[in-house]
Amino acid sequence: MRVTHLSLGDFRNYASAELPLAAGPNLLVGQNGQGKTNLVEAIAYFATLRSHRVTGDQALIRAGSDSAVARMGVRSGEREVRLELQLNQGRANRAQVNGNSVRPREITRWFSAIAFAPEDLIIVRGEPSGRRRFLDDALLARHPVASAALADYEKVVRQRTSLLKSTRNRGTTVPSTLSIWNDQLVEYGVQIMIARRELLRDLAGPLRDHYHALVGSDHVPRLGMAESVAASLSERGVSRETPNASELPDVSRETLAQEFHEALRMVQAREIDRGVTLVGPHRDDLVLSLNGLPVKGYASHGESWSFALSLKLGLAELLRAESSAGDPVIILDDVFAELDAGRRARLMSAVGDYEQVIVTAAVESDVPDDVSWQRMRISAGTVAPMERSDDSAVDAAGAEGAAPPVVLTTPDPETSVSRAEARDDGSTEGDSGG
Ligand SMILES: Nc1ncnc2c1ncn2[C@@H]1O[C@H](COP(=O)(O)OP(=O)(O)OP(=O)(O)O)[C@@H](O)[C@H]1O
Repeated sequence: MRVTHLSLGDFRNYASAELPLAAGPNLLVGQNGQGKTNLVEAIAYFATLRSHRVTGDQALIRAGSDSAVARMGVRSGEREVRLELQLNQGRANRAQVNGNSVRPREITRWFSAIAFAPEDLIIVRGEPSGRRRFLDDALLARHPVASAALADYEKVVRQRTSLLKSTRNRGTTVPSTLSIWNDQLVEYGVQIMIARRELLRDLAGPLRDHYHALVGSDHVPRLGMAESVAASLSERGVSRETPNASELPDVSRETLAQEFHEALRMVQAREIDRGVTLVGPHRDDLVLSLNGLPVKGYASHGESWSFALSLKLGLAELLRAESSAGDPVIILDDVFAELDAGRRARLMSAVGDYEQVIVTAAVESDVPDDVSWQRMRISAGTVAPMERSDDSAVDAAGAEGAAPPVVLTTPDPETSVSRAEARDDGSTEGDSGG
């Protein structure tokens, strides 16, 4: 699939912007702080309903505005759909597909993208929450219907945790409603655990292949899961599993559900004592290792980078093989400046035959020049097509203080619905993306 056009209103630093995109490789060039990442952030938001940079939607709305609108034309084979998202301050977000109101989370069924940005280093070097986020985004990309199980699970954890807290605060006996929440926690939690296990199994090969292709060595990258259910059971010597095993044994849904219930029984007193839900996929961690050593704390900067990038490229390959809607759109935000010439060329060859690739760079000479890029120049919130010869002017202008080019593209009449219309069209209020 590919994005044909992006329109923004009051999104980040754009009062309005029109960005036409071509099939194949697209390059957005501009000095630091001009709005390149903001454009690809808007595109990627349609795939995951969240920003890859911030938690919540507040920062995506232009300072001083109370809502932002992003519209996108997406072509998949012969089919073209128009997607629209309105992000609102203090109100539920809204979404439309071809002008019809839908719940925002339905948007992810129509668009698939894999974005890689320097922030993704947190997948391998940061806290478990960053790795869980990678897993959840991957599940959503593979099975858009999983968004319901993920949302239901989060809701159950919140409500169960608040019941545990109130039981602790009142000092009462265990309420009977806890077992109802336990059943739901196990039901949705097991769905997520199984989908994660399948993902790890399917991702292991593509991860290894991309790591080898990118780095050009025979290092051995591995994936595993540290599941809190297994960890709780093994504390009492009940479990067959080791929580940090890089290869999880094949366990049936029923067995997983039994183990989950058993783990909940074991930790119940501690949960009430602390007012926290202690076991379930929200406490699990993705275990990443290279040549038998954990990536976090051991791998070099370059190895960590290549590992994170290979995870994303491996996921893109999985989605490509599984989807009937065509390739996911590949977004590489500010990636090339970090790589040496050999890795730049190898990365480009890994993504070169995807239907659409969108790359941002502050310096055009950082990206391989033997690629037929469609080039756009981004400057102070304006977007303009760019000839190859403009390149030297951009590079020579330096980072700060250069006069922005006075060019604006015209709105695309196909996708032009005014923000007032979008707000007053009687859209169903959906669940907020943030
Ligand atoms: N909600 C907002 N309202 C107004 N301006 C914003 C908002 N959020 C971000 N900006 C501004 O957008 C500008 C461009 O940010 P962006 O991250 O897209 O730059 P970039 O071109 O990718 O730069 P770099 O090459 O340094 O990564 C920044 O100057 C930032 O202050």
